[in-house]
Amino acid sequence: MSALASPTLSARRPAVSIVEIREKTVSVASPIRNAVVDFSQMTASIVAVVTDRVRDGKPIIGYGFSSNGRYAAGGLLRERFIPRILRADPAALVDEESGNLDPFAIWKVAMQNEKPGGHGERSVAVGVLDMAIWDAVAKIEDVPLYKLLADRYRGGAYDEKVFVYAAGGYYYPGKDIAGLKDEVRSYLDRGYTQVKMKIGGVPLAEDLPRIEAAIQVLGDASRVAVDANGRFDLRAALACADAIKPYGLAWYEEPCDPLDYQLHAIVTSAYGLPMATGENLFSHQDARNLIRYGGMRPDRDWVQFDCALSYGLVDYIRTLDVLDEHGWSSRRCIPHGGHQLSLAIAAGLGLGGNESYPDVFFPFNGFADETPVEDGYIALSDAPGVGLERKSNLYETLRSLGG
Ligand SMILES: O=C([O-])CC(=O)C(=O)O
Ligand SMILES: [Mg+2]
Repeated sequence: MSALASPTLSARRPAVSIVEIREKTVSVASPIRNAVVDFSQMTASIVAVVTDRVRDGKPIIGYGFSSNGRYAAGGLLRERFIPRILRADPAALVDEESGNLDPFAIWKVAMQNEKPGGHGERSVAVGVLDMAIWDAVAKIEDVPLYKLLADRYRGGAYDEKVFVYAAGGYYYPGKDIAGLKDEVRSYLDRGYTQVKMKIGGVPLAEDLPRIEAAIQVLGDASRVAVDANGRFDLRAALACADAIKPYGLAWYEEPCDPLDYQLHAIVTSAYGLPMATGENLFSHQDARNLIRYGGMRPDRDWVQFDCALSYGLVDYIRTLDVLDEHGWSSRRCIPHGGHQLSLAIAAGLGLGGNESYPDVFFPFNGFADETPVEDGYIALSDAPGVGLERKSNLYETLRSLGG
């Protein structure tokens, strides 16, 4: 059929194409330490997906960055994932109907010739690209990403504000209990109502007074969560569970190795109170294993899968489907990572909240400059895309990619 014979086709805007993908490694180094790693050498990948769409005289660019905890994935991006996308037929990367980029089609192209299983690291590379693609798609439609997601998946309904908690309470040289109390108090002063702190980096007898100090400042143990970052073996995880159970904390996070589901199930059952885990599971298949075998309970536990570390929003949508199939509400998800992509997903797809790092992981921590936290909730920016341009220190870093 000729193009002339098809009025709808000829009226359609030409399909978007990707002109260039830029990538760089940046430092996120800091002196903080959790129970298993210090962040003195931490890095992140940033990418810019430059499209052929122009607005206000400038190309529309989607930006992405990797979440904290894993290092930059520059080698994988340069050697495999970026070339696959740039080599593909541009028609294979777009939604036929709208002509806009199609994150699912691009994901499929990026993951060509990748065997199943073993998800770590490449899931970070794909996650960075996926963030930039969704950012570009929403910018091209000229809407904030949370609205685009709500329109596509929830009949247009989005949450106008999202619960966020302040994650901190790290160990660092010279920090004593008075320092921890000052830190927790400063989160309250900045509008947070719940705080998460690190445990497992010192003997339990030293952690318990730290936890009690945080409870004292917050006035209520249900506003304090603790995170062992997978440090404990069975005996230590159970000893900690026994010791903290009387407090009635918000949750007990990652007591033991994140891939040892049976161990997790034993600790969960012994502890009985809310648990949280999932930040080190990097695919919907791993999420399903946790739900099947980890002893997690949909009425009280929290799952913290971080899309930026785990193949992006495309795979996170599959994870939400897995949760749904197993009787879990999306409201039980409070993603790890404290970034704006998860904030947009939380508002647009109805999650339970999002993490926030008020004082660590600069400039990748936190949200738009114009949206302060009030009474434990944050409002959404109206910026098109993920909203990264509204966080000035982050945007400055992203702009170092050019454009
Ligand atoms: O210290 C880290 O690696 C970050 C972390 O676990 C969290 O935010 O839950
Ligand atoms: Mg954690």
